[in-house]
Amino acid sequence: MSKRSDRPLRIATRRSALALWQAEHVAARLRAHHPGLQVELVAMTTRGDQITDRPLAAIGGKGLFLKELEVAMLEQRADLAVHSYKDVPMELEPGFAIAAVLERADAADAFISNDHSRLAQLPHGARVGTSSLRRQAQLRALRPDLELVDLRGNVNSRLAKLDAGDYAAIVLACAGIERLGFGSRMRERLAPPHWLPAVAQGAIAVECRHGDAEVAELLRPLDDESTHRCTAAERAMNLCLHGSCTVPVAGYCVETETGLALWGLVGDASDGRLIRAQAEGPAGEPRVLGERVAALLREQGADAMLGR
Ligand SMILES: NCc1[nH]cc(CCC(=O)O)c1CC(=O)O
Repeated sequence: MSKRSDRPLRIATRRSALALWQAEHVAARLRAHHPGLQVELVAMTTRGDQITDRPLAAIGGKGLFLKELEVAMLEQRADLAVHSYKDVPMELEPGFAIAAVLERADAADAFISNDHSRLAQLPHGARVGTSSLRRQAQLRALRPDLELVDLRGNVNSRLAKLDAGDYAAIVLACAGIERLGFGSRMRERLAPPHWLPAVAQGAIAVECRHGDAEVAELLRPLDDESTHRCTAAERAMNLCLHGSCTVPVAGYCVETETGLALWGLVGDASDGRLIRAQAEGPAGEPRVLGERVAALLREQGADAMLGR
């Protein structure tokens, strides 16, 4: 019996269907590893969820999805928070730590359409919905003729807007649509290394108060070392490029037989120019590899492309 059996462990989560799925998933994993442990969800709405009519870049970026959950942890209303790792800023607020990164789902993006089976088969000038500058840059590179239109909101509402006929196609993460049971709506996998996902896409991160040894210990068995290393390399690259969700940066790292291989990309959403780099390094030094790929992107002009 866990010594916590008198007090439930409370998981702070956003209320979107995907966030609730991910929080329930972490709760189930915790119960499986710690029989007798009581686990509860504390669902809340964040500013990032409330404001859906403007691009994230214009309203303050990804931290908006974490703030309320972090306040709940500071006020002892929750013990941990579950996030899509790709929505977690490169630098956490002081006083918090990522205690576990769960095994990654499919990291790729998906092309979704009701009438067209491939990106290459979209008619000239077709409307594609995505607010992600990273997705816009890669779409422009492949199909400069497309009309790219802003599309924010959670996974379910984006699919609803597609079904309402507002767009010929949209691009979403495979991980999100599969978790919500919409995997059959994927028409084409936009796969790395040709098409690169957001840094840490497909991985779930669990955040807790820095120094909360009891919660960190409970979370330890949920951590997947390989995913943790790969996402560390991707995030180090992004941090080096001063990346956030507001700039078109993409990255994907895998473990190979000899270590880690990391692909990085910086793009221009207005004209579809892409800068790419790839490097390999030892498994024990993901951050060094991330910094190396960032430096390779810089040598090719990444800073100018990111507007600095
Ligand atoms: N930007 C929102 C977001 N954050 C995480 C996912 C998908 C799940 C994941 O990548 O882990 C999504 C939806 C999407 O981009 O399609």
